[in-house]
Amino acid sequence: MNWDQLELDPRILAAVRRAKLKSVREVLCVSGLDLQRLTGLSCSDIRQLLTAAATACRRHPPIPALLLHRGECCRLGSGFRLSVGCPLLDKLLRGGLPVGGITELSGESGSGKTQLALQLCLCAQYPTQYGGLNSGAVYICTEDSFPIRRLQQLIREQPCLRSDVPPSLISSLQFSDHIYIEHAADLDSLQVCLSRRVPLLLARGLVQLLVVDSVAALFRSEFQAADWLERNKQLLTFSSTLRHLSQEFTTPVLCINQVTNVFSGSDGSLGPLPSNVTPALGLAWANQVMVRLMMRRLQETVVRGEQSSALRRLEVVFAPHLPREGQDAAVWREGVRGVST
Ligand SMILES: Nc1ncnc2c1ncn2[C@@H]1O[C@H](COP(=O)(O)OP(=O)(O)OP(=O)(O)O)[C@@H](O)[C@H]1O
Repeated sequence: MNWDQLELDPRILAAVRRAKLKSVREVLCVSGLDLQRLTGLSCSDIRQLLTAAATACRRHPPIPALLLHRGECCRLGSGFRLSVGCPLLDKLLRGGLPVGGITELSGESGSGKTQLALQLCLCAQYPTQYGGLNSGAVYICTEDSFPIRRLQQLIREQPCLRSDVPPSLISSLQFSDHIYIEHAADLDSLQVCLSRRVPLLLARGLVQLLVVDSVAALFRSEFQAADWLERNKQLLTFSSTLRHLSQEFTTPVLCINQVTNVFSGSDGSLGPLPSNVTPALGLAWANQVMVRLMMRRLQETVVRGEQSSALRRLEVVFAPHLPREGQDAAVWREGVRGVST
């Protein structure tokens, strides 16, 4: 990319040339103050320069983050969100999972993370007017085997979960043909999968949702506590690959994460409190996540006809476009559904 491609005042371009900055990208690697010193330009000139350089370096139009706040993009079928397949949970998420960023779903074992991830793999296959993405999903298992029987049950029960979709449309979708299952037992195979197979599936339009179940497993098993620096480096490589894929293909990325106990006393002597848990992998990972959701399993039980389920609560921990709210939910034969209280 050369300087003439930047839509800038010739005076600014001349100053940049005089400063002998080698490339447009280099502009983005220098602080605003240094740019001012090197070019002798004013603060507002530097702002224009940085905006033009950032726009030129962006290969795809940005996800209209501000639009996420507006009504038109919060509707199902807007193409900016992937519906979870349940009106109450979609309401919590203002339409569903955003495309173009990493959504983390953390929670204790048995809280229902995998159930929700499987449900999303089916939701992705619906046309956009039903909150889907009209495409398949790739599901990377790092720890457990893929729950194929449960997926088959969820497929059979789709007419019950998706009463908003015409039954003829549901029966025309070959759900299981559009879920690509990958197994990555170590970090090397995960990186190969993310750098070779997943981009191919995305580029061919075969999938539009990426699920990693789970991120913590590999990073916990491959590194000792003393290797934290190396672990953080690997985490950043992994997360930047995910973010790149998400932005390049405008695809939602769902990462399932485990939780660790938070100790109540400063010396940890009191031991963990039952509900005091925090997502695993610490700040290095948290900084890469756009939306953090937490699924909690509560003490109560909900009964529906002959079925009963432990009550869950899906909570928004942080998200640029969502308030910190939660929604009670339960796992039924047909999937995860909000429970109105
Ligand atoms: N067919 C089903 N009908 C009703 N509920 C089910 C069904 N299958 C699973 N569940 C519920 O989902 C729970 C398991 O959820 P899930 O596998 O998503 O947990 P998880 O949060 O992914 O846990 P882990 O971190 O151990 O993988 C079960 O304990 C059960 O309550």
